[in-house]
Amino acid sequence: MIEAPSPEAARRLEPVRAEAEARIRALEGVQSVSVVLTAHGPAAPARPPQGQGTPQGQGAPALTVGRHPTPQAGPQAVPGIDRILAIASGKGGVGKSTVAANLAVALAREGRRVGLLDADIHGPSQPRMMGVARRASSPDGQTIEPVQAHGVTMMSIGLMVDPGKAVVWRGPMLMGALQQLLTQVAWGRLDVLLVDLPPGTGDVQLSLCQRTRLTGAIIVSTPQDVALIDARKALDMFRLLGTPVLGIIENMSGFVCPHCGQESHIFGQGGAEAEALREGLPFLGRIPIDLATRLAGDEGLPVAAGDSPAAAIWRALAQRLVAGGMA
Ligand SMILES: Nc1ncnc2c1ncn2[C@@H]1O[C@H](COP(=O)(O)OP(=O)(O)OP(=O)(O)O)[C@@H](O)[C@H]1O
Repeated sequence: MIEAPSPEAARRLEPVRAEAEARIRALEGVQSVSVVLTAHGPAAPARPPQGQGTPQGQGAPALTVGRHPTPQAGPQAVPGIDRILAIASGKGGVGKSTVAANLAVALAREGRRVGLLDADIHGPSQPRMMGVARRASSPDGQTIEPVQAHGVTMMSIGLMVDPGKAVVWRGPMLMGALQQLLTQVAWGRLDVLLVDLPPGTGDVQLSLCQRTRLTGAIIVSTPQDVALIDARKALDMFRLLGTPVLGIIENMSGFVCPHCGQESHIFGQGGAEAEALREGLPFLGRIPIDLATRLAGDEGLPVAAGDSPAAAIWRALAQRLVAGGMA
């Protein structure tokens, strides 16, 4: 993607785009290539509330989210936020959002000022997991007011668009939306902001690492081989982008039968810990498969907000991160 300062400059750069595409296509091993020119047009006017007029006609507050990113030089810090942690996974469905939500709540219970940004733009799950139904607001059309849930300051694209509608955006729109969620949300002073990423190694990950000064990334994986293979790809991506990986969390690690007490290793055992060892990374902890965790997530009351044995696991994880200066 080539970012131009204006639509006119983008038009003049067309020969550069075509040549870049041709040269990359000529490289050995390249199977397909698509070079795109993008330019940030004039700012969109503020829209009236009650949901008219987002790019796909989806309901949204006064501020339109989802636009081309503004050009910037190198990764930027977000004012007022001391640490930004990306919660990432290679494979989908391994429990990244569950980890982000519970860790955020557990850190808040340790007295930290915590933010949670749901950057899973195509499948935002934090509104449900954190039990937030109300829409975000932007009274001035410039800044977005985040919501508070379980002691955590939270924002999700799911609070800005119609939850029943698909977000159909190309890479530049995703990058612009992420930039807006980081810089236009009134986060206030935070000790740590957790960013719940989409699975994989796509535009959102790339954009976050290149544009935002991150403290580091935490990789969530199940012990299963297919998840670990993808977790390795995520690790590679962060290395390539120069983002420190702070450790690996193994989720869905064993299931203790509530009836007979026997432990079954549904997705295998110890795979993520072995991977951390092999990669020379800290192993941050193991979270078992737990019915209460799943139910609590669906009900919008993260298990870490309670006092069950499952909550104690999240508390220990949060304390480890605080002790290590990560949160
Ligand atoms: N430790 C756990 N015990 C029981 N259920 C879990 C656990 N972790 C996650 N789940 C459940 O597994 C499902 C997938 O989890 P989650 O949405 O957190 O994954 P994800 O990696 O964020 O998915 P996506 O790829 O869609 O972003 C959810 O229904 C969640 O409640």
